[in-house]
Amino acid sequence: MLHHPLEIPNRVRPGPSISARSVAGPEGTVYLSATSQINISMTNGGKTTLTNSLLKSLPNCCVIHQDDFFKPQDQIAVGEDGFKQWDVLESLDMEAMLSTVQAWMSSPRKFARAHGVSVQLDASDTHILILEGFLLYSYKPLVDLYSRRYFLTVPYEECKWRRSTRRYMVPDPPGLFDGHVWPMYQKYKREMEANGVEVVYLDGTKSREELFHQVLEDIQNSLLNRS
Ligand SMILES: Nc1ncnc2c1ncn2[C@@H]1O[C@H](COP(=O)(O)OP(=O)(O)O)[C@@H](O)[C@H]1O
Ligand SMILES: O=C(O)c1ccc[n+]([C@@H]2O[C@H](COP(=O)([O-])O)[C@@H](O)[C@H]2O)c1
Repeated sequence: MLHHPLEIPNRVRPGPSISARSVAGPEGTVYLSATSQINISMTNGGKTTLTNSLLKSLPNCCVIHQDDFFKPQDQIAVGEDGFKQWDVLESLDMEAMLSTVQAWMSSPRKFARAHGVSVQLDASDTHILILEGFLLYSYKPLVDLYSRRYFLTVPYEECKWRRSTRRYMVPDPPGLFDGHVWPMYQKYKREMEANGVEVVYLDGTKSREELFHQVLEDIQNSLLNRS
């Protein structure tokens, strides 16, 4: 996971890393009074990259990273295939993640301040929460809370290549991608589709800039349409 400069690296601190930032909208932009939860999915699709760009451009924006809710290594089950099952919902403390989201919902301003970020006071009073994670659309209590669901996808070869360049807190053992990561990705995506969860698919092979502008515009439009 790439980290925003405001963040302390994953799990070095006692709690989840919340990034937040208050920024003025571009001159002439009207942000309506709203609170929105937005989220972005798929391993190595470019979620963190996109999230970091959005964080700099959206007003009163906080980010919660799902990776911060992995259970400790000794609680991760080993599957019949011999791999630790990191890519299943049970390996994440989703109840804790839900509580964190609920804390933001009950008072976005207090939440941002509690995480050391001064919130911009303006007439629009817009607050945005981005949830960034690879398994966000399979946990029903959260799925229903999102205003906008984005799903970044990249083809198998690209995903495998990007993953091979990453170093996680627990490095991937040989064969993990083909033996566990990709099959679980496919399984959860199939389930999400079968459950009729509506997402906006994003082509993760587009340039970082193109993705950023596409999503920023979409968020701004959806905020305006909520009036
Ligand atoms: N649009 C993009 N095009 C090409 N490479 C990208 C793009 N977005 C991210 N990357 C690269 O892919 C890798 C994974 O990106 P990251 O944002 O950390 O993914 P995620 O958070 O979804 O796992 C990084 O090396 C990053 O620089
Ligand atoms: O962050 C960790 O501690 C960690 C430990 C083991 C595995 N992971 C991997 O993190 C992946 C999700 O993160 P990301 O940034 O690729 O979306 C997921 O595919 C897991 O296999 C992450």
